Amino acid sequence: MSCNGYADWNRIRTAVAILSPRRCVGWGSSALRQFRATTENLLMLQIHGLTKRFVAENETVCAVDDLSFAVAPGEVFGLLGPNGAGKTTTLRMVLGLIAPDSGDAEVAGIPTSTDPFTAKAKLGFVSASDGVYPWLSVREMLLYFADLYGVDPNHASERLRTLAEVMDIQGLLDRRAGTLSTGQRQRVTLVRGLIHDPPVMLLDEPTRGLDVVGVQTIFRYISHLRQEGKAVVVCTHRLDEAERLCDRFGLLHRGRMQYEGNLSELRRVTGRNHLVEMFDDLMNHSSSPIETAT
Ligand SMILES: Nc1ncnc2c1ncn2[C@@H]1O[C@H](COP(=O)(O)OP(=O)(O)OP(=O)(O)O)[C@@H](O)[C@H]1O
Repeated sequence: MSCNGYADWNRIRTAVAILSPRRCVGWGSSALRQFRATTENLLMLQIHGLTKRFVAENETVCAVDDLSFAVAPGEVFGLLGPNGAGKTTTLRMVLGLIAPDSGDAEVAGIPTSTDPFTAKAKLGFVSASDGVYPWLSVREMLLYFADLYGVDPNHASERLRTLAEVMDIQGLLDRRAGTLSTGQRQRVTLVRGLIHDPPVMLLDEPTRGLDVVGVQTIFRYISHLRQEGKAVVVCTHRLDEAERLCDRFGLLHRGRMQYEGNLSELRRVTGRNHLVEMFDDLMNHSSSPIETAT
């Protein structure tokens, strides 16, 4: 079964939803188990009921509240929300930087709670605040990161050649990283996130602080990720960009998933045409129930 296209993915998700044991009376249990195992492997990133509370100055903030979603290979999922909605906290839990109070995440079927190192090797992360090692050349730095991820040196050089071409950094490879402009540094950090060829990419505010050319680079990068069949999560405040970039959206507010679906599903559920209007409604009716459009 191919899962390259979004249409394929939608069919698979529908099939998984329909094939609950209760509905599969005629199926032998091993056939059902096998089918579900095959399809669940296609959910490259799965988040199950993640919850995180912080206590600060005697107040408890529920930063992420029972959050669940899944992303398939070749799919770009926009995790969107206003300031303080819980986006970064969610990414930090998926990356294993902080432990959830409850719930868990699975990357390519590997639970981050019980096997964090294997799970991390399957994740790539790019953030607007990424830095570079100023005294290393770009080539040294990228090969160093490949080595940290345990990539075989021959394979790392090959991978670097391919990515340098895609992101147009061949001319920068022997420059000291500290001498790069903001846009050049951005392209290098985008390559760094992919050097170990992870099946899941997390992008946190990837266009923050970039000019038009930088934003176009991100768009090109994301279409490259889609073509490579990566499962991609993009966190951003730029709802206009998200509409153009993402296949599916999760709208977070106060740590809760308020709506989830593709744009036409969200339009149907909210009665609004654009994400910005949907958010406007959310902010003005903050006790909205959770709705999943799919
Ligand atoms: N270490 C912490 N200690 C206390 N509170 C925290 C901590 N980290 C996050 N929070 C709180 O959790 C909530 C969610 O924060 P988070 O950074 O995840 O939001 P966000 O959606 O990424 O926001 P932004 O778009 O502004 O980056 C906020 O109320 C924030 O103040």
